[in-house]
Amino acid sequence: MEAKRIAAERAVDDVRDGMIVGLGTGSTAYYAIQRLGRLVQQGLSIQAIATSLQSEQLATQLGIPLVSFSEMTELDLTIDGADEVDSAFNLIKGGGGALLREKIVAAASKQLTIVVDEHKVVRQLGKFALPVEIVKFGYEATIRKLFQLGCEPILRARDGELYVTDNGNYIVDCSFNQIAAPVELHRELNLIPGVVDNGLFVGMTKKVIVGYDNGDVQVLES
Ligand SMILES: O=C[C@H](O)[C@H](O)[C@H](O)COP(=O)(O)O
Repeated sequence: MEAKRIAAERAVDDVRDGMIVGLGTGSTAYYAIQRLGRLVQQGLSIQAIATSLQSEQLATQLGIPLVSFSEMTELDLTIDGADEVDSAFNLIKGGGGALLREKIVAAASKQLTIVVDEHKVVRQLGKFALPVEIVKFGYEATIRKLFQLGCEPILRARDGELYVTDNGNYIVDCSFNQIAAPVELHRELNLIPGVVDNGLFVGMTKKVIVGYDNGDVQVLES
């Protein structure tokens, strides 16, 4: 927890008055939103867009002003977590089911800062099952196509119910074990009818902040 907190809080150092900030989702992004909330209470003037209903609710509780895409065209900075980060800064995201909104917000941001603890840093992506967001209609057929791509697909469930994203879709967690070619896999997955998007974020970030269990923090930039 401490490693996540120090990484997330460090990322907030880059936030300036007047910025439009993307609020990530998950237990690491939580600490960034908390710190932003404290700074707003002390007079920092920002506007924010959340990547999930959960983060939106937290921001509202903390008094962080929210805007929508109808009111702006570009975000200055988004701070978000990840499930895996490789040495080329390719990411797996979506463990918390928010990958679609996260990708939309990241793609509209001048800068995406990823905050992780040291255990998320890997040599090659794929040990963490890749989340794939699919529409409900024909989901059995979509899952068969995912299987044919070489993964072991598991339809995500929570508390005995199928998990439904903020966008009303299902998530399939696809175990590939190793993802040797993330760019190609990203393309192949998104070509399957029924797939809305997948948790591979390729070439989207230039800054990764890693928190360590011993309290160190490392800022990596490409
Ligand atoms: O859908 C969720 C997001 O992609 C999260 O940013 C990711 O799963 C990391 O979450 P956490 O910081 O809780 O490990």
